[in-house]
Amino acid sequence: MEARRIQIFDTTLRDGEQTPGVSLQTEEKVEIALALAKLQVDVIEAGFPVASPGDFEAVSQIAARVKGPTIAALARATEKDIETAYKAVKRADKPRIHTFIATSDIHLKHKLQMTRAELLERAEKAVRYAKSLVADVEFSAEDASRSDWDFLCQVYERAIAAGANVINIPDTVGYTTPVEFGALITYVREHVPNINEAVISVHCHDDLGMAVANSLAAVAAGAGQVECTINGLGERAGNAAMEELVMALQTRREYYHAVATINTRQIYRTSRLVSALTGIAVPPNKAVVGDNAFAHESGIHQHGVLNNPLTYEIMSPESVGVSRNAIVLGKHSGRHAFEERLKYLGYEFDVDTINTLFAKFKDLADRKKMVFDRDIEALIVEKSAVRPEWYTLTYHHVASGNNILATASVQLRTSAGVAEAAGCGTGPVDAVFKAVEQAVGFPVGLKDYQLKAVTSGEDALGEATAWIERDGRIFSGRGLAIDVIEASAKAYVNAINKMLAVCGFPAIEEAKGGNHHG
Ligand SMILES: CC(=O)SCCNC(=O)CCNC(=O)[C@H](O)C(C)(C)COP(=O)(O)OP(=O)(O)OC[C@H]1O[C@@H](n2cnc3c(N)ncnc32)[C@H](O)[C@@H]1OP(=O)(O)O
Ligand SMILES: CC(C)C(=O)C(=O)O
Ligand SMILES: [Mg+2]
Repeated sequence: MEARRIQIFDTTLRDGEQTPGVSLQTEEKVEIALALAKLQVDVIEAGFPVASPGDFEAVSQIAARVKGPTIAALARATEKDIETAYKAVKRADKPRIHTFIATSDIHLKHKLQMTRAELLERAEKAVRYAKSLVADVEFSAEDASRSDWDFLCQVYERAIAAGANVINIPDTVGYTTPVEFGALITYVREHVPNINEAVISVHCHDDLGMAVANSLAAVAAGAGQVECTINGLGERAGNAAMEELVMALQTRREYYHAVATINTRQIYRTSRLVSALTGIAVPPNKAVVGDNAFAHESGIHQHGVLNNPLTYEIMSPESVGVSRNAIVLGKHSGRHAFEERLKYLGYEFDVDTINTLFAKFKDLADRKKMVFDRDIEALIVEKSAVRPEWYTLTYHHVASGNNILATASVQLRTSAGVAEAAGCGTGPVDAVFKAVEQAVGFPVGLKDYQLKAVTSGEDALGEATAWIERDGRIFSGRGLAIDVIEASAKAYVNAINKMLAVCGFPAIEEAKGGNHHG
């Protein structure tokens, strides 16, 4: 039997950004969208343009700059939302408007305050208007899995008649189960008379941990598009994880008879990029992209894998872009070997970027016995995470111990000169954060902080993430260094830089001027 082609619709930049605590800036979204294009996803849902000017700008930039996939924008079933979505995606080579409205009685009664008849009219009107603007229109019945199946079929029939070429069946609250969801897809296929004029899409949430299983059941029942996110990010417990879906389809192709044309070797690097830019860590035991996904701990397993990896590996690490050969380069490695390694890891950079990365690599190799692929990946992601740099950490010094007050002094470079300050804290990290706050001269609002090692060993790189809050928005910053205090200070400064890029400098009365001098 010939394999059916399944469209991969990535919503990392829309539903993924609805992950609590995640807020991406335009350039970060463009960077992720470019990585998604390399991954060869079919559709990138770039955002919800009416939600904010920042969202509008990000969708417009992606539409103009990211080539290959269809670029979709989300809109409620209102003229203003649809018009705004159109304005944001119109520069894309392949623009799509994705309009949605909830169909379950619970949403109709308590949220929309509409009757079923009113909803049918509204859905049809929205799709018709979107279709007058673009050729590619997707319609979603929010909370479909808790909707009355016959009413749902009526809604889809009207939406398709009005011009929807994709109809999406979301399990908005992660309530369904694989057998039930497969049956719903079959029901829609059998009870919507014009269903052959549209692709059936599914969009599953992970509240009961079944988003991927439900999506795969839908594929088995005939769905042609799957909506998902990198690392399973998304509202509440998240969406179906793309890496799991794609590798399940690839690994069990003979079972699903379905194929997604994703460049799977880009999966790991895209996962790390999204993790670094969103500040949401990938758990070590996460399928496909977790640190342990290809690690064999016990003797019997190691023995089997040494004889033949197929004994305990259903997919190869290389197939998702993870190198089996963990130790790669050292302080005596040259530029050619470094460049080859970047290519092997799936990166293509211009000469200037390679030069910058090579200098960072040499610097690291000087201080670290073994440089692993993951160290190189971390350097690459750090490069993307530090833009734009208002402040750069040029110096830090910390004194701490079990019976003294921790004290720190820092120097930050700015375009206007340098800012220096000292601070005390409950520990070395707290002290260095206080010193940075003194140096910039305004209250920063630390919300959370995390520290982890990139690889193992006493000289492992430390990766710190700091989250700060301003005007109700959260900004995450990332720092990388062998010295964990330096990594922490860099993460804090990176978060401040991102906040300043969006909010500007705080008002004069709030900022005490910092400790700047030229
Ligand atoms: C299932 C999902 O993931 S849906 C996408 C969720 N994403 C977001 O909400 C993105 C961020 N949201 C926002 O920025 C804001 O909610 C906005 C800009 C979209 C709307 O803001 P506000 O106008 O202040 O409305 P608010 O969010 O309080 O309430 C939502 C309104 O939209 C209405 N609404 C909700 N869904 C739909 C829909 N699909 N079609 C039409 N109207 C809808 C609600 O009934 C409510 O209407 P009301 O203001 O007349 O009572
Ligand atoms: C907008 C829709 C597709 C959604 O995110 C959901 O229903 O979960
Ligand atoms: Mg959703």
